[in-house]
Order: sequence, then structure tokens, then C-alpha cells
Amino acid sequence: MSDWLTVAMPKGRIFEEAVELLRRAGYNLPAEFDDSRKLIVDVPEEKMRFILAKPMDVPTYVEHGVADVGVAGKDVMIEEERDVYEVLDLRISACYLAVAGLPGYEKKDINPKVASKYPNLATQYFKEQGEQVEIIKLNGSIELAPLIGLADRIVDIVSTGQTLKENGLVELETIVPITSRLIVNPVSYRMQDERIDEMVERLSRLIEGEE
Ligand SMILES: Nc1ncnc2c1ncn2[C@@H]1O[C@H](COP(=O)(O)OP(=O)(O)OP(=O)(O)O)[C@@H](O)[C@H]1O
Ligand SMILES: O=P(O)(O)OC[C@H]1O[C@H](OP(=O)(O)OP(=O)(O)O)[C@H](O)[C@@H]1O
Repeated sequence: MSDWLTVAMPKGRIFEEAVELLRRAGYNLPAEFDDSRKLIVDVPEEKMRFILAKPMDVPTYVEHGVADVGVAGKDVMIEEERDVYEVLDLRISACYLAVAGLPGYEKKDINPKVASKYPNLATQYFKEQGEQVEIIKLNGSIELAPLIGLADRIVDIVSTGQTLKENGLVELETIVPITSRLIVNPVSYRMQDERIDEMVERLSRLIEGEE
């Protein structure tokens, strides 16, 4: 399979948009893709193997070279530094990272706590702001933390703003816009440069055509 390309795809929110983008770029992906529970899907006519991973794990597969390329949110890329090339902004799954809290929140000097799924990113952000905070790592339902007194602020993804609104929280600061990226294993980029360049070209032509 040395001339096959292995692509790590994030299951969940990004998946559908990424599959649609690849199809529009001319990749013939079978219907099996859309509702199967398979974690490995081979597409012989494209000489491509797709592995379906948790979004946070995609860079791990690519860094270790078991996938040549992958699709990962910029949030995931910022949170954990990886030895992979980030070659293209796919401009899908757009959202942003923000600091949120209860309305009327005022900065505390004593022991401020921030809950987040992104402890490294949050630590870095508050360091840059010159504020010392304790970061509490959570794995989901981040908006619970200020409601129940675990933390006074959160760092989390905002898309429609619905989750903040329905939980009576407000955005306090915007941190960074997020979209999904195409990432590449450095060794694969040398060994399979033609195939990967072709993929980047097809995708960028499509994306730029939509500007
Ligand atoms: N509203 C949103 N909430 C969270 N992630 C979003 C949103 N919109 C786009 N994204 C992108 O989707 C990725 C997360 O996808 P998803 O929510 O399916 O996975 P996950 O939350 O990591 O998985 P799980 O919920 O199974 O732990 C993020 O890395 C981000 O780049
Ligand atoms: O602005 P919105 O459109 O409401 O989207 C943002 C919400 O979506 C994500 O949570 P997710 O649904 O992934 O659940 P989680 O709490 O398990 O991470 C994110 O962590 C926010 O809670």
C-alpha cells in the first residue's frame, strides 16, 4: 500500500463538512462513508484509506505517521504542539474560542479559576494577558462550571452562541477564530509529495474559488 494515502478524519461535527469538501474537490468517496460505523474505510479507486478518529486524536495519528494527512480543528492544533505540517486552512467548521462567565463578572484578585477543555491554550492566553489563574481541566459541558461554582470563567468554543445563552452566560473576551486545517506528516510529505501536493492543490483551488 505504499502508494496509498492514509487520511485521518475527525468523527463528529467536522466529519460531514470535510467529506463534502473532499467530494467537491473530486474525490470519489463511497456512500458507505456517510453512515457506517467502520473506523477504517478503504477507497481503492482513489488509492486512499480513511481512518475515523476522535477530533483531538487526529494529530497523534499524523505525527506518528500512521496517517499521512489529517483534518484537525485549529483549536486542537493550538492546544497540543505537534510535529506535523499545517498546510491548508480548509475554512470549514468555523467557530471561535472565547472567555465566558456570568453577566457582570468582575475580575477577582484572589484565586480566580477558569474551566476549560483546552488547559494549555487557556494557560497561554491568561499568561499573555498578565493574569494569574488556576485552570481546571474539564472534558465537556464546560458551561456547567460557572453555574455550579467550580470556576468563575470558562474558555470554550462558541459557534452559534446558543449554549452560552441558554445557560445564562455571556462572552467576556474573544480569543481566536477557529477553522479546520489540513495537516501532513513531514516524512509522508517527502515520500508522497506528488499525491499530497495534488490534494492540497485541488482543495485550495476549490476553497479559493469560493472566496
Ligand atoms: N460549536 C462547536 N463546538 C465544538 N467544536 C466545534 C464547534 N464548531 C466547530 N467545532 C470544531 O469541531 C471540533 C470538535 O468536534 P466535535 O464536537 O465533534 O468533537 P469533540 O467535542 O472533540 O468530541 P466529543 O464531544 O466526542 O468529545 C473542534 O475541534 C472544533 O474545531
Ligand atoms: O455556540 P454553540 O453553537 O452553542 O456551540 C458551542 C458549544 O458546543 C460545544 O459543546 P459540545 O456540543 O461539543 O458539547 P460538550 O460540552 O460535550 O463539549 C462547545 O463546547 C460549546 O459548549
